[in-house]
Amino acid sequence: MESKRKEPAKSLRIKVISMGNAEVGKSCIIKRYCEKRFVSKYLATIGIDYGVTKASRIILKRLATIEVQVRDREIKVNIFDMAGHPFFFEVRNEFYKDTQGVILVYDVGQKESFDALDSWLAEMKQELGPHGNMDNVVFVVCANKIDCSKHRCIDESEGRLWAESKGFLYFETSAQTGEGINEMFQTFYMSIVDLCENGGKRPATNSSASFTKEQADTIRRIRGSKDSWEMLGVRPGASREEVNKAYRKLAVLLHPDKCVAPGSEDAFKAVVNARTALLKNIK
Ligand SMILES: Nc1nc2c(ncn2[C@@H]2O[C@H](COP(=O)(O)OP(=O)(O)OP(=O)(O)O)[C@@H](O)[C@H]2O)c(=O)[nH]1
Repeated sequence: MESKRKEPAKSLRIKVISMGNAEVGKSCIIKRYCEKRFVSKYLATIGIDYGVTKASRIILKRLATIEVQVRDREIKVNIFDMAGHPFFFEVRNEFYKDTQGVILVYDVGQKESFDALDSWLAEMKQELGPHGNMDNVVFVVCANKIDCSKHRCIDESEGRLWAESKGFLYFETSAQTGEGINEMFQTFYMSIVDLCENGGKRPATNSSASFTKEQADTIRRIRGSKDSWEMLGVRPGASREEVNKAYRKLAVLLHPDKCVAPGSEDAFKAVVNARTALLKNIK
């Protein structure tokens, strides 16, 4: 009997947007991927970038449709490169709906751009309205400009922790050298195809972090601590018993055998050192 020939998978059309503060490198990441080149001169995106079309008097531009192949599926991708400047909010807000993927970018040498990631999510949520659903969107966080290592102020574990605790993909990228760009887009598109094939829901492996919110919050708190008391979460002048009790609780929460959150190993070491330092001076 003749075996049935497998039907080719239907081609897919997807919409992707870029988000993040001005000058973090959104346009350069997209150019690096689509045009395999880097533009060092900064030209602010006016509203939305229409890629190959020249800005001139048009304020709405969109990157040309790209065709990519993911597994046996052909995908047509429209990337809308959004301007990061607050001034363009009115132009941007039109573009949030019907999006399958978001490239969320910050500059590793600019703390404000990292701190602003939450407000970008808030802007999107607000524009999608009460019925909008961000769970059916794939987010990839790009920690960009890693080539400028001298100026780096947000390290990998901090960025990864933020992204993964939200169920987002995380990549370290440099639009200048091209590092991480292709890998980022490939994984991003693959996740979007998985999402479409999964009935519009983020596949379980992507949507849930492999660590708890308590672990993530504790690591962040430890990183931001000014001294050993604060690190252990006890009042200055606390007794040996209080220090040991706090230590034991943190050790259980962050022990490398139990916790896989980015930065947990450093946080655990910091807690061990803080306890040693405090006990030296407590009678
Ligand atoms: N060193 C370095 N510079 C980069 C990188 N990516 C972008 N830049 C530079 O950063 C500046 C801003 O890049 P853009 O891609 O225009 O930034 P944008 O986020 O699109 O900015 P808006 O259009 O205003 O939202 C430019 O001068 C780029 O050359 C990178 O990976 N490394």
